[in-house]
Amino acid sequence: MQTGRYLQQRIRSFKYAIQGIIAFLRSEPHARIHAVATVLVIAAGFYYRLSASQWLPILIVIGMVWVTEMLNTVVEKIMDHLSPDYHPRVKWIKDVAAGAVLVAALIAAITGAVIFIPILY
Ligand SMILES: Nc1ncnc2c1ncn2[C@@H]1O[C@H](COP(=O)(O)OP(=O)(O)OP(=O)(O)O)[C@@H](O)[C@H]1O
Repeated sequence: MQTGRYLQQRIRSFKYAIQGIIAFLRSEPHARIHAVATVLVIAAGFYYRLSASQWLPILIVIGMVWVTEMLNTVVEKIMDHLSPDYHPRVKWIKDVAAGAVLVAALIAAITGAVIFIPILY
């Protein structure tokens, strides 16, 4: 009985998380760009028959970019809600959150180059 309730709650939490991903994809143009880039990279991975040791870094950096972009969007929304007016501290918070996305994107680009450039040339 208790286990059934626990499982029901976990399924509900999972449903909310899926709703969050859908909301992110619907409301953020950046998210759709990431989705297209992700599909292209995964398609290229299958096309060039990447090995498991090549897939792993690619999947990790794709995940890093999605997670940082989603959390950056959350930070922006929280700050816009709590402090809609200009404030230097809000600037700092938003800039650092955006910086995290940039770090992830740069690492992803380098990882992609290290794996795909030798295959292409
Ligand atoms: N309330 C604010 N106070 C101070 N600076 C802000 C404020 N809002 C935005 N900024 C500055 O503008 C930059 C862009 O903020 P914004 O919230 O528009 O994000 P964005 O990167 O344009 O995101 P999106 O394109 O997803 O809306 C921030 O990194 C910050 O430097």
